[in-house]
Amino acid sequence: MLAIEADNLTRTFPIRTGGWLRARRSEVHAVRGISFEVPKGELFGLLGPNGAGKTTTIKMLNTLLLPTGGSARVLGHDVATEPVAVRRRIGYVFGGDRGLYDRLSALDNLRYFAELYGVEPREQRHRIAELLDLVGLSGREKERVEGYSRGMRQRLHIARGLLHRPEVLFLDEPSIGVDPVAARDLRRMVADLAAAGTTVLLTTHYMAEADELCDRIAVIAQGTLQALGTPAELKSVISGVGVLEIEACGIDDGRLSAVRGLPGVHSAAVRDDGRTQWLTVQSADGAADPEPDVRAALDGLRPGRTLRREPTLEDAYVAIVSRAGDETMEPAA
Ligand SMILES: Nc1ncnc2c1ncn2[C@@H]1O[C@H](COP(=O)(O)OP(=O)(O)OP(=O)(O)O)[C@@H](O)[C@H]1O
Repeated sequence: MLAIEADNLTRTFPIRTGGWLRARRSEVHAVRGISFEVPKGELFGLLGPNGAGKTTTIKMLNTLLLPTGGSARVLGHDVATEPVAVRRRIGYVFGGDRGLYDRLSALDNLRYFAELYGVEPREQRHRIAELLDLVGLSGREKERVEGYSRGMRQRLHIARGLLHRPEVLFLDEPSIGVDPVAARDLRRMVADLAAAGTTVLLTTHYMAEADELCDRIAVIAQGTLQALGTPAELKSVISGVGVLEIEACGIDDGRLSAVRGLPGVHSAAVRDDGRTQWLTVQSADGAADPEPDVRAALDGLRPGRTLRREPTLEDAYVAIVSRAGDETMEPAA
């Protein structure tokens, strides 16, 4: 039996636009018919730019939102007609600050949620101790959550999501705002969970994280599935492509389109690493070196260093998403 099956899954939202005088009703097509299957025990990644429909997809799979079209099953149970059976078998962890009681200790948070999730009273103590150990919070469990770091909160979120021993765990951007060392610990924990047999569906904006963790990845953009495969399969989309990165500041849409129009250039996108911008240009290997033309197109911006490197999953992602007509590029880890 499959852990997750999405069959032409669709969700539209009614919205109102315009002022109160000229209010008009229209629809947002958040998810436009997505199909995929996740076998048990797989660590499956869902990637896509902001607004692609990832959270909407997850919310339909974990019964928080009803599909407006298509269907989905989790461990054989239909999300629309058997939500209770689905909920009993899944855990849901979302990044950020919501979902924990700051004034309570980690222990009291877990006791509260254990009660809420119907964990047998005689099992609770043992289960909570086991999870605190798993997420590396043993010894800190009596401290109030308000004093916890982001990474500790995230680990507590995961412990909360695992209380009732879910067979399928949904992790929506677990490492958002978490420092690199804590993020590495989180990744190790997620990998251990999957190795122990839990099916994990993960969304992330960090390509290195997806590359390291995921058995398979689905890329969605504008509500549709753009690519599905192992990280290696996705990278093969850009085999024969060379990547050039040029440091610059103030790259505007005009210059970006000029670079995209250069001969031999497959795609170009801007990456912001917090200090400076990098123009990432993918071009055909073996074709004439595009660097002089790219530098000329950045005329007036005083471009800095140039780096040349092998294509990564992030480059494949950019190529896939650009092909979908969406030029958004997420900041990478
Ligand atoms: N309740 C809602 N009402 C109206 N539109 C919505 C609602 N929820 C989501 N949308 C729209 O649906 C689209 C997909 O949103 P969704 O949150 O699923 O994207 P996402 O891929 O999770 O994005 P992000 O990476 O920014 O979290 C967006 O255009 C969003 O504005």
